[in-house]
Amino acid sequence: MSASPLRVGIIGVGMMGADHADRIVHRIAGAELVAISDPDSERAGDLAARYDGVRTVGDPLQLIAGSGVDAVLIASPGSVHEEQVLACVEHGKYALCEKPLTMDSESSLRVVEAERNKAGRPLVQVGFMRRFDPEYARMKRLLDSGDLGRILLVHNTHRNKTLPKWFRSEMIVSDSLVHEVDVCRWLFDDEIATITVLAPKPTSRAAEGMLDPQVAIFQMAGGGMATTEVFVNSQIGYEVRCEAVAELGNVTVGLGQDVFVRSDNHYGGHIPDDFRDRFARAYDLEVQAWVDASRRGEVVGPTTWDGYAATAVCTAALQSLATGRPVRVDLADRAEVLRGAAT
Ligand SMILES: NC(=O)C1=CN([C@@H]2O[C@H](COP(=O)(O)OP(=O)(O)OC[C@H]3O[C@@H](n4cnc5c(N)ncnc54)[C@H](O)[C@@H]3O)[C@@H](O)[C@H]2O)C=CC1
Ligand SMILES: O=C1[C@@H](O)[C@H](O)[C@@H](O)[C@H](O)[C@H]1O
Repeated sequence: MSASPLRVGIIGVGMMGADHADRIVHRIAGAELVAISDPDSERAGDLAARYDGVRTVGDPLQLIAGSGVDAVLIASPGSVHEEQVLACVEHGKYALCEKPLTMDSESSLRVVEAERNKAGRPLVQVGFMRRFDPEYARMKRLLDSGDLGRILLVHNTHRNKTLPKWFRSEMIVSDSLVHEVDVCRWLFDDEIATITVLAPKPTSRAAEGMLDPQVAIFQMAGGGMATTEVFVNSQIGYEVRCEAVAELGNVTVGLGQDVFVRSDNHYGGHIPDDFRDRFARAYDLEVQAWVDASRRGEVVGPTTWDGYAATAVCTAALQSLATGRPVRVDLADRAEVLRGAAT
């Protein structure tokens, strides 16, 4: 492992970028935040002023190319990830790219191919942080141990309290459901072959024309099946639950069994407001794993292939959302793509 701290630049310092900046400065070992870039120069300036030794760089591609940055955390909107991840690959910089890797399967595949053919080695971790959540990680270990027999089914619930009026029906798929797509691929250790997305009569709390909630059904290539409810204007709080049903038992994540309080004629626990609260520990572990791996010259966690496969499922999911019919996922041949330039 390199003796010096990893010099990190962050691209996009909105909600997640600012959250990650605070994490790198205050909670992560072995890294220092050295630069940030955001087209909102006032936002970037305000954030940089909070920390010692952090400079702002107007052009994100210049931040990536700069010799003072060893690794880049990309927290810009998904629509600009492709160009920024490709620049990291071009300059041999380790990158942690927030989900989704890109917005459609063709562009995600270009990233997988560039990493394989231009860099010739893994450089990119994709920000599917649930794999680092202690509860999900324990569920995965238990399923992999074989003690519960073979995994048969997964039931997911994904509820946001509210999301902004500009959040569209399609974003429920590409921004929200994409997490369950990754979780199911990971838990089953299998690809999703077919997806169906259905929408019941929408809640009156969503913007006009918004299909919220949605229910997705995944059919895994090996015969497993998963259901997911995504409801982004649930009004309740942030609720993420996952129950995996195996041959000899089941295991559930997200029951929120924290301390139980009785007071003032009420009893119960706390429901988090959003993901930054519920998954704070997962983000810490995700970013720490990225820093440690980058300093060792490695990549851990979700790969560009995982990012691509999730995007390919979401591309099919959007077609299903439009028709309500099952859609087969069009996935490239993994062995062929990863053989790439080597052949
Ligand atoms: N892992 C998770 O649980 C979550 C992940 N995300 C992901 O994080 C990313 C950012 O999302 P938010 O922080 O919620 O969005 P946001 O809108 O709060 O922040 C995005 C920031 O990127 C900046 N930006 C716009 N174009 C840019 C460009 N070309 N280059 C650099 N910066 C640019 C904007 O000015 C803004 O400051 C997205 O990919 C999103 O899907 C978001 C929420 C939770
Ligand atoms: O990634 C996320 C957001 O982009 C998305 O909008 C939310 O629905 C998810 O819960 C959150 O984890």
